Amino acid sequence: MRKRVKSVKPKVVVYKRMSEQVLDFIRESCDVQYFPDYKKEFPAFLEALKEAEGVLGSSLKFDADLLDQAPKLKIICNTSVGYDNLDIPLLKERGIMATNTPDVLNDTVADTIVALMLSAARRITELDQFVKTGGWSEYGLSQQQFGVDVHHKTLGIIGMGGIGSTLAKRAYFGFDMTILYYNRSRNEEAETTYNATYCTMDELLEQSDFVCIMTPLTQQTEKMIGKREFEKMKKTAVFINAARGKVVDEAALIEALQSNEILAAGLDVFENEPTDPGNPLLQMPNVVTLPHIGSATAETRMRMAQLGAENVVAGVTDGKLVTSIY
Ligand SMILES: NC(=O)C1=CN([C@@H]2O[C@H](COP(=O)(O)OP(=O)(O)OC[C@H]3O[C@@H](n4cnc5c(N)ncnc54)[C@H](OP(=O)(O)O)[C@@H]3O)[C@@H](O)[C@H]2O)C=CC1
Ligand SMILES: O=CC(=O)O
Repeated sequence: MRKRVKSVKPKVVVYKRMSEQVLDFIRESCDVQYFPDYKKEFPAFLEALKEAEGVLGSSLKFDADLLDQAPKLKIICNTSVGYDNLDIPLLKERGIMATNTPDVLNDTVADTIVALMLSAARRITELDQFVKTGGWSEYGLSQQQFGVDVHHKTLGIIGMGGIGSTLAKRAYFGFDMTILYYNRSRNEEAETTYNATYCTMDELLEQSDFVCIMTPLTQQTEKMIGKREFEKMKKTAVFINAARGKVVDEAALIEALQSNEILAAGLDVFENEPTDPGNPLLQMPNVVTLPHIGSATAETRMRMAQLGAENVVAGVTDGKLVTSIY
């Protein structure tokens, strides 16, 4: 009689909260070790990494020390489009694949940016508080409480990639805005479809009513917007950051707002997250803040998780990756 050989499923560590539906999808072909709160159970998480061939999650920095704890690792799948938590040259050197979740979140993040632009320009959160705290009287608003228009203004997008272009579409077709952009390379599609004008960073800063940065965080983009850049902006400029907190010099942003160098800001991201409750930005009525929720709708987070899950399964079973960073 032939001896039955029990097949051993590849081990996958999931270190971010994930729906049972997505976990079950991975479990069909992998042995899943699930750490929804990996920081609270870090020793067990490290133990699981020793045998893991695949990892799925986001934001955790995989440096050389952590990779040393995961000798069998074949693939790291981020459930985010940003991958500044990954040291790409190091992963390549070690033969570890890496994936992210491009495109599936473009519309949702662009919607979030529009919400920040409208909220900051029309003082939505400030006036919401005004109504809720009983400030609204029969005399209505004072002129000092009026906002500024978004429509027909100039929007400067630094980083005209997937999300930047999706924002340009909304701004151009929905709000009749003039689009300027700055990238290292030209985006011809944005130029022909949204009439976007390619310009230098300084031209963009000087001419835009709304400045939105949407680059990845890299060595080149870290603190790309600082004191000099805020000084170049119009005094009436509204600054939007939904990329990464560290692409901006946060101290310079605080100073620019305190000294009326710019009018207002809309921020989904901060230098440190969660940001310190004592951060002066949180006390400013002309700053709209969000807790890094650019892609956080149920539908989009599900699509991102599913894409990450498909990638991790493909990576550990020698299948074809759906997306790949390199
Ligand atoms: N707040 C949130 O929840 C979210 C934040 N993000 C952040 O947004 C970033 C962008 O996402 P996405 O649009 O999908 O990425 P893309 O790669 O599609 O676009 C990035 C753009 O940035 C440009 N860029 C890169 N480096 C530089 C540079 N040094 N100077 C000027 N432009 C530069 C690129 O053009 P070129 O290479 O020609 O310079 C490209 O057009 C992510 O990396 C992530 O950090 C993403 C999703 C959600
Ligand atoms: O910050 C979110 C991302 O997808 O990147």
